Amino acid sequence: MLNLAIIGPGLVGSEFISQVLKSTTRTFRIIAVSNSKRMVLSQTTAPLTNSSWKTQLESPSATPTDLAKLAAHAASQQEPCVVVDCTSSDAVAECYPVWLRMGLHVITPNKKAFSGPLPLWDDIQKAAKEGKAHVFHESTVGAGLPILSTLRDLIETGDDITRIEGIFSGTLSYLFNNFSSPNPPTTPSTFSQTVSTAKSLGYTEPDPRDDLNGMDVARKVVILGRCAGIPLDLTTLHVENMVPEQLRNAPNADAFMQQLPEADAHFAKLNEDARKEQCVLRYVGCVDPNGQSSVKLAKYPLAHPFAALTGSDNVIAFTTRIFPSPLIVQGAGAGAAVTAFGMFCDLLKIDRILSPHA
Ligand SMILES: NC(=O)C1=CN([C@@H]2O[C@H](COP(=O)(O)OP(=O)(O)OC[C@H]3O[C@@H](n4cnc5c(N)ncnc54)[C@H](OP(=O)(O)O)[C@@H]3O)[C@@H](O)[C@H]2O)C=CC1
Ligand SMILES: N[C@@H](CC=O)C(=O)O
Ligand code: NA
Repeated sequence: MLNLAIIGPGLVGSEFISQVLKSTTRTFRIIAVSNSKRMVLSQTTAPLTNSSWKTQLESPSATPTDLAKLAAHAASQQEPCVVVDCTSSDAVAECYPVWLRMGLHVITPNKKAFSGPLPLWDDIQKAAKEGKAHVFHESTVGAGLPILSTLRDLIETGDDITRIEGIFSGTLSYLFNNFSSPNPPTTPSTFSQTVSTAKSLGYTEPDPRDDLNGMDVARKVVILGRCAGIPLDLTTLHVENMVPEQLRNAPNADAFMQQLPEADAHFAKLNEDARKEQCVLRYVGCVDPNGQSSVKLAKYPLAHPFAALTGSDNVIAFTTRIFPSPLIVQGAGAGAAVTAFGMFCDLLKIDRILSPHA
């Protein structure tokens, strides 16, 4: 049996807890849950249950969050423990090397550790190689879609990556699939209306500038690049920021949304120019071993697979020596259920490594 210490029981974290506790094939025991303010640690005899962790976290028995104490509690148990970081916190991400060296496994959808400063990435790889514990982060790219596991298989079988290109953001996929459709409706929505709909459907970050500025996609491209052995860095990657210059300093998300119609004419012209060339607009990330990695808005012909995308799907094409006609992974790439699924798959990988005959 594996113990779990959950950090960040928000949208994704609470869905993950609910998925693993429903497992009919394996048993997992939650021994700690922590949000940014409070944490609860289980007593040996009473693991936290799906119905009890929320109440306990809100009760007076919850103590102020102290991740060092949480890790010590997790490491003091007889059974192995997986720390599940469901935050987007840099401070939590910085703890991974210490936890791995304490023998605590780590799984996470948090992109910060793997796309942040290279020394942290290097230290995590080094700590994992020391062999006490494993780290998996499939959901950091394409949520539950098997992107990092596919890349790992390509690398470990000795294939050579020529290019990885894809639509990595659920939000920006929805936005351009609708705003720049190969079959536009007779009364198409404006750019700002489409951003507004994406926001109301819950696809955008609380402040849609965090999607439109390209940083979320950039982080995913950096992670893929590093996993492919290319030491990409956020500070040097070419990233096209789509937030219009005059709206970058809007005081908050609401003010930004109110001002966004000012940019409609600009995006309508880009869309019209693409249409004249029988193309659509797509926001695409590219990992290029020859130094041309980028994140940008680009035109794609109507017959291209990226043009046919629907909803908020992600699509990632791996062009390699073995796959000159690219290996394509496509499907829902955002949302709590699919993100938690990817984390659950990582958890099962650790469980299989530790109990190969279970
Ligand atoms: N939603 C999606 O489609 C996808 C999400 N992800 C990633 O999943 C992660 C979680 O996203 P989501 O569930 O939407 O986020 P939420 O904002 O819903 O939840 C974040 C949780 O983290 C907790 N937290 C924040 N900082 C700390 C800290 N320093 N110590 C302990 N707990 C902390 C918060 O606690 P509190 O409530 O106290 O603030 C909250 O419980 C993010 O990294 C996101 O990028 C990845 C792929 C897809
Ligand atoms: N905001 C992201 C969520 C997953 O990383 C997206 O839209 O893809
Ligand atoms: Na993934």
